[in-house]
Amino acid sequence: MSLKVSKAIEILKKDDLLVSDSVSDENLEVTSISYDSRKDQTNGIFFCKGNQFKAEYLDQAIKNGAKIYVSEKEYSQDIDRIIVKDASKALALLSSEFYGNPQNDLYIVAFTGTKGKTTTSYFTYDILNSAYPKKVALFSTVDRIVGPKPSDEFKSDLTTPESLELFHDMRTAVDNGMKYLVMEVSSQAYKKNRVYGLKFNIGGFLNITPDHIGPNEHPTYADYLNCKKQLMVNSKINIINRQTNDYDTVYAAAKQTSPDKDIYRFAKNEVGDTDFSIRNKESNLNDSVFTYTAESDKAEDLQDHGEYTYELGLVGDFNELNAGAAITAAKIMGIDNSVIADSLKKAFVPGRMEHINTKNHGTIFVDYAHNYASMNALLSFLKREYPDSKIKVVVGSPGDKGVDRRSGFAKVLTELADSAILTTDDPGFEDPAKICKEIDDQIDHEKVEVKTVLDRQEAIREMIESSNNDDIVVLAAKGNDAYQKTKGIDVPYPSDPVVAKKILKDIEG
Ligand SMILES: CC(=O)N[C@H]1[C@@H](OP(=O)(O)OP(=O)(O)OC[C@H]2O[C@@H](n3ccc(=O)[nH]c3=O)[C@H](O)[C@@H]2O)O[C@H](CO)[C@@H](O)[C@@H]1O[C@H](C)C(=O)N[C@@H](C)C(=O)N[C@H](CCC(=O)O)C(=O)O
Ligand SMILES: Nc1ncnc2c1ncn2[C@@H]1O[C@H](COP(=O)(O)OP(=O)(O)OP(=O)(O)O)[C@@H](O)[C@H]1O
Repeated sequence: MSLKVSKAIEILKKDDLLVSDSVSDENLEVTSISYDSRKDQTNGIFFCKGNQFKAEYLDQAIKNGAKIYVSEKEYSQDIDRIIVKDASKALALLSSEFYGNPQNDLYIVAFTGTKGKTTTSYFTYDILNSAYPKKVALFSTVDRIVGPKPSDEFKSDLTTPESLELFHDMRTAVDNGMKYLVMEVSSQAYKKNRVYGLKFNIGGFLNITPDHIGPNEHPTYADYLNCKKQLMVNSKINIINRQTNDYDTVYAAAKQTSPDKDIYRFAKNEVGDTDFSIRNKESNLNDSVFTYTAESDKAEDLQDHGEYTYELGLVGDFNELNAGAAITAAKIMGIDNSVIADSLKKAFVPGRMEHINTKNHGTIFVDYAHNYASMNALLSFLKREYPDSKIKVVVGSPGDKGVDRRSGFAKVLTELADSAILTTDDPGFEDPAKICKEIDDQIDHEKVEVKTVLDRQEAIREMIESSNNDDIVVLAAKGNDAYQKTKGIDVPYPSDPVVAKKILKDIEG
């Protein structure tokens, strides 16, 4: 992979990002690209970007072999430099070019939403992978899959990677024969220009509720919405949840770049002015059955029989909505209905509504619900479906971020849980006991029985041991995370599903 400096300048000029350049050799062809001074930069282009950037990082990059740097200001005159209006936008455009614009060889389906991105991406990946085996890549919060071999699958660090890693991984996927990419696009991806300049074949908007608002993420809800809706502006074909908050704004964003015929809306139950509607037929502890009905001419063009019934191997009414988005994407892509139906029946998403049946300790759900909206959706669903069961929740809240999740958990536990054990979840630099106390202090103890057990494995053991067959045990907010982020270190943790299964083996054999 390489990039000629003259080409880099041409691209930056075309996008009106270039401020000035001090370049001695425009014919230089760099063969490495980086924004991290600690890495080898031999014959490389280095980007000075980010709020925490320090001049000494550039000195280190030069020592490590950087030949030219791109920056919003001049830090050093020792090597060639290109000064730009926005370094993160420049990083995205030049990473794309460096890796040979791999997006041009991929059909990209992307999803955004406060909740459901990972689940919907897995549903879509499973459907596409059944239709086109070994041809589909996945960039999700949980895993990144860049090829057909087990070694092409690895854990993600971010929901949407930094642009350089994004284009690098797309290149690998294309070189591994991938033709399709399903990916999650977070609001931060737009905020930090990680997907700047990228166009998507299909973009799906699932929902938006206040979240990710704070000093390190979005200053306001308006900023959060504005970032999220950019996926619609940058997608050729759009899929929109008709019942999302701020629907009009989201639809208007889609309309900026797509005609009405390329915008599909889906909704739950009886809602006018939609293209598809979802109606639940029945659900049990293992799956839910729902119909998906074409409500407009253009929807009927996609789905010739008007109405289909699907069985979804993942419970939760919100998952029917996620499935609706995946079904619509698959139909737009012309995938056979039997492939869609088979894939949804077998659906499994790591750490999302994973259920574990026990002999004598009720049913256990492991779910990634980690704010008020998702816990409310989850516990309301369980209460509705199992009105005679006690709902028992093990949950913690992370340190250093999302402080409002603590009051959210207190509220939702008070409203919907019968008992709860508060425990540790990614405490970061905060004291987990203090976090639990902050949740506990806001709970109405008249309505819900609460205790704190800081050791997460112990908390899960106590909850399972004290439950019987009428109970629903919910291990919430951590999904299948295999670490506890503690004081800057990812401390290994076996993951909630593994812990629960081990405890059951100990007590039930
Ligand atoms: C707030 C935010 O988005 N930060 C991201 C961003 O950081 P940044 O560009 O501001 O860079 P920085 O942290 O200020 O560091 C400055 C620069 O100095 C460089 N450096 C640093 C040290 C050194 O010795 N040498 C050196 O060159 C770094 O490589 C970096 O380029 O770019 C980094 C990669 O270049 C990301 O790792 C980092 O994500 C942080 C870790 C993060 O946790 N972000 C979260 C909030 C996030 O993005 N979450 C969303 C999901 C949210 C949702 O669910 O909707 C996601 O997409 O994952
Ligand atoms: N459509 C939905 N509406 C409301 N809640 C949902 C929806 N889909 C999933 N959830 C809940 O949110 C949790 C997280 O789901 P998922 O991981 O699919 O979302 P995400 O958008 O990727 O989340 P995050 O951005 O927090 O990583 C699930 O475990 C479930 O409890």
